Amino acid sequence: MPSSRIALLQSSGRPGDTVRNLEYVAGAAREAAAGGAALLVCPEMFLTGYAIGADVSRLAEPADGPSAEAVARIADEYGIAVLYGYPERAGDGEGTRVHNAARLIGPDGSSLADYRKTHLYGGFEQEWFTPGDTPVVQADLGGLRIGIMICYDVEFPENVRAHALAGTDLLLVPTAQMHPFEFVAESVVPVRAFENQMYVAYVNRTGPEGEGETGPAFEFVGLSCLAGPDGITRARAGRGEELLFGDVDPELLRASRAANPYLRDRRPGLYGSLG
Ligand SMILES: [NH3+]CCCCC(=O)O
Repeated sequence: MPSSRIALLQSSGRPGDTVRNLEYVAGAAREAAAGGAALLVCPEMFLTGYAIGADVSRLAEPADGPSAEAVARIADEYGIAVLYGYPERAGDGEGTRVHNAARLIGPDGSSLADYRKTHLYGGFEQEWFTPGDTPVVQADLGGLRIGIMICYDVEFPENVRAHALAGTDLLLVPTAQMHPFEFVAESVVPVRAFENQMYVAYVNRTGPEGEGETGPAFEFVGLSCLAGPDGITRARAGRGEELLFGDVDPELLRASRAANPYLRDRRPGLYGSLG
């Protein structure tokens, strides 16, 4: 089976401006499709911005809300699958809650998967979001088993191992990774790919965002990457806005899994509660 090209949109868009961010998605989808990509991956909370405080509630939408319909039209227009992060409003009345979510749309505009961030990071997220309870969400696309998680989720080895045991070939990780956690982008992500024998596409926001007491609330570090199952990073962005391309090669997956049979050599009976 031939390689699949994917495009990673490293950008913070315009926080608080969903309409402008949908325009970003459309422009990136057009450029990604022209570059031969079958899939465009956008960062965590890309549609609304990440450090938007109480605006999260105002800007949150149902999974199949107006922005989802707009992205579906974009995907269908350019014939490219799109994954994007956004705040999802779920439930009604007293049961209304907001999730830090990601939706995968197929190249025909159909909905392929919905994921809710299961490990919320820091006070901001724990104040405004309800965590999801489904750690392994997958979809089949272009002959690959796609998995989805969001930023902090990938820092828990159990989470990524659960995807490996479920057969994920390409793990998509929309992200809002800030300074001083460059180490995660540079070292943890390639190790997660190698120890689980899968590709990991880690797609980050860039630059300052939000207002803190003495300056920006966050300084996002970019450094998006496509890490291969052999631990070699196949594509790496800088720290600024960038549309990064990378190729996912099923033959490399097969050869790397044969050469690094971690999943075959596991001994769950020795691992107790981790087994
Ligand atoms: N290293 C912890 C930072 C995680 C940020 C996030 O999950 O958006």
